[in-house]
Formats: sequence, structure tokens, C-alpha cells
Amino acid sequence: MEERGFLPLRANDADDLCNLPELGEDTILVNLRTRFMRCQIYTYAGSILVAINPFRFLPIYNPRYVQLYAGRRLGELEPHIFAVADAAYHSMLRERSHQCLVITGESGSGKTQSTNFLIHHLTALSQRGYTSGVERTILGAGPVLEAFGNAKTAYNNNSSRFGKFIQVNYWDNGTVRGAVVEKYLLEKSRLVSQEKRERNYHVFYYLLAGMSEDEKAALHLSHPSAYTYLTHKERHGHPNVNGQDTAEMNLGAGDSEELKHDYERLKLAMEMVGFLPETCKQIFTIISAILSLGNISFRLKSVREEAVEVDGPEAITIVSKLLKVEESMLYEALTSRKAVAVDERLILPLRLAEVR
Ligand SMILES: Nc1ncnc2c1ncn2[C@@H]1O[C@H](COP(=O)(O)OP(=O)(O)OP(=O)(O)O)[C@@H](O)[C@H]1O
Repeated sequence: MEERGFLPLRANDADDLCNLPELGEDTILVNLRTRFMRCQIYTYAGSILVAINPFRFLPIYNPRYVQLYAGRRLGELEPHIFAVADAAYHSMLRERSHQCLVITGESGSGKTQSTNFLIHHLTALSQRGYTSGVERTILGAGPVLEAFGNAKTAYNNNSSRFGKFIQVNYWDNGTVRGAVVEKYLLEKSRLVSQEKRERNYHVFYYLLAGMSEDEKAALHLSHPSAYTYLTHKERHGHPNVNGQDTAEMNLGAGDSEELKHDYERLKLAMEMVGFLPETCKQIFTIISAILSLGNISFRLKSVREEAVEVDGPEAITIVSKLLKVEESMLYEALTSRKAVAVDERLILPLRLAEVR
């Protein structure tokens, strides 16, 4: 064939893995690697798109690429996430049926980024030369969800700690009508403790770094190192790392400027999504109350009793002010539990291990 002037199919150069002359784990990996080294992070496997995280900015998501992929058949151009979004959008319009895109991969592989690119392209396709309020709301939801549901982990500085199902609805003419985001399996335990070198949810650090001194004073906020929920503890509640300021270590002094910027971005995104200023204030108050709640400590009432009492009243006073609940009610809720036995209501004291 070569003698007759045909170029042979290069063994490691298929933009669709199905076209590899020999299909096996090694040929697939070599092909993906060869493409990745040429900054071709996307490869098809039939109608599946394989994406390899480049961990650096590639100039392939700008409006020129949105235009380039609009209305093209899958496989017509170089593999791209926009091509997948485009194929789904046009299939929906053509077949008048729901389309489903499943994004999967291990932590840090790029699922959240890919989702953002998909949503970006899907909303861009629906626009008729201008961005409507609905599209702005959908795009603004991302940063809000990330602030409250993402955290720094050992594998990913912006790891989503929940699953989400995003449903984008369209009018018959193909313009976006609205979107529904269903969240599931939020990692709730992260609120009270995190592994070494990991953090709590972003929003806590945004508030502490981004709020003015007056705003922080109004919410009784102080420094990250003042909060149990932001500092690491060894299994039995003692601070670790030889008494080092673990919150400082966890936060990293260098990123406070970035966190300030993130706080401003969060406020803007919340406004875009439609949160009223009063609602934002209430949400931030609850966030502050959670931090102070973690600082309430308990001790045994007496050596003979298993019942507990609050050790030091300051934190409980702050939480009751922030949540606007009576201190005595909060005290009772934290140190006892209600039980119902044959039409009888019992208030039982909680044990030390239970209150913690
Ligand atoms: N296409 C891309 N281009 C450039 N950088 C990327 C791309 N995809 C991912 N990244 C980088 O990799 C990081 C991790 O990606 P991402 O948060 O999307 O992973 P994930 O699969 O959602 O992880 P988790 O399951 O932990 O939430 C991003 O913060 C970003 O820096």
C-alpha cells in the first residue's frame, strides 16, 4: 500500500479507539498516551468520549470552539467534549426525546470540569445571540454548589463531596427553559472531621478569609485555628502534629488572597442564582453557627454519673444567638435525647461518646 502512495494507518494514532488495527489494553494505553503528549486529551471509543486530565489550561474551550463544533456530526472533527454536548442537543431536537450524558471517573479525573464544559456548551447552543437570565442562573449554580459541597482532599483541591444529577429542560425551539439539580450522598462527616491534609467545605474558609472585620464580628467569627471543625484531631480528640497550628497548616497562609476572591465570586454567583441578600445573610449565619457548634465541649457531670454537661458556656451562648434559639433549649437538645415508650415520653441524658 505504501508503495502505491497510501499512508499506512499509524498504530498509535486513532482518534477513535474502535479504529485501532489491534485492540488490547496496551495498544489502547499507548494510543491515549501518544495523543495526550500532543495535547489531544480527548479520544472517542465509539460514542463514548475518553478524557485525560491535562491539569493545565488548554485553549480549546473558547467561543471559537463553540462555533466550530456547533451542528457537526460526532467524529467529523477532532474529538472534543463540545462535540458530545452538540450531538446530544441535536439528537434531542431531531428525535424529540430525552438525552442522557453520564460522566464517570475517579476522584480528580476531571468530572466536575467536564460537567462545566458540557453545561457551558449546552447553554451556549440554546442562546440566540444573547445570554438570558435562565442561562446565567444555570451557569451561576456551579460556583454556589462547589462552595457548599466541594472541599480540598488529598487527591483534588476542589473535590465534589456529593453526587449530582443535572436536568436541563428546553422549549420546543431549543432554547433553555430551566434546570433542576438533584444532589445526593453529601459527605456529611466532613463537617466534623477531616483526614490530615484535607479540609472542610470551601465555604467556611471563604467566609473567614473574605468577610470584613465588622461582618465577622457580627457573626462572632474569628480565625480558622479557633475552630475545632477546621483543625485536625487524632482519633481521641487531641490536636496532632506536635502542637503545630494545624488550621494554619491546613489552610495555607498563601491562599488567603485567593479565598477572598472566591468569597466575592460566591456572593456574585448567589446573586445570579437568585438568592436575596437577606437569605445569603441567613445562610452565612448558619455556617458561622456550625463552626461555633463544633467548639462546644462536654464533660461528665460527676465521676459516678454517665450524664454530661457543657464545659464552658461561651460557644453555646454564641450558637444560641446566631440560631436565635433559647440557650436552655439548645443545652437540653445537646445533652439529652427524647425517647417514647408506650405513650410515655422520656428525656434521657446523653453519654460523653454520644454528644461528641
Ligand atoms: N479539561 C481540563 N482542562 C484543564 N484542567 C482540568 C481539566 N479537567 C480537570 N482539570 C483540573 O483537574 C482538577 C480536578 O478536576 P475535577 O475537580 O473536575 O475532578 P473530579 O473528577 O470532579 O474530582 P472529584 O470526584 O474529586 O470531585 C480541576 O480542578 C482542574 O484543575
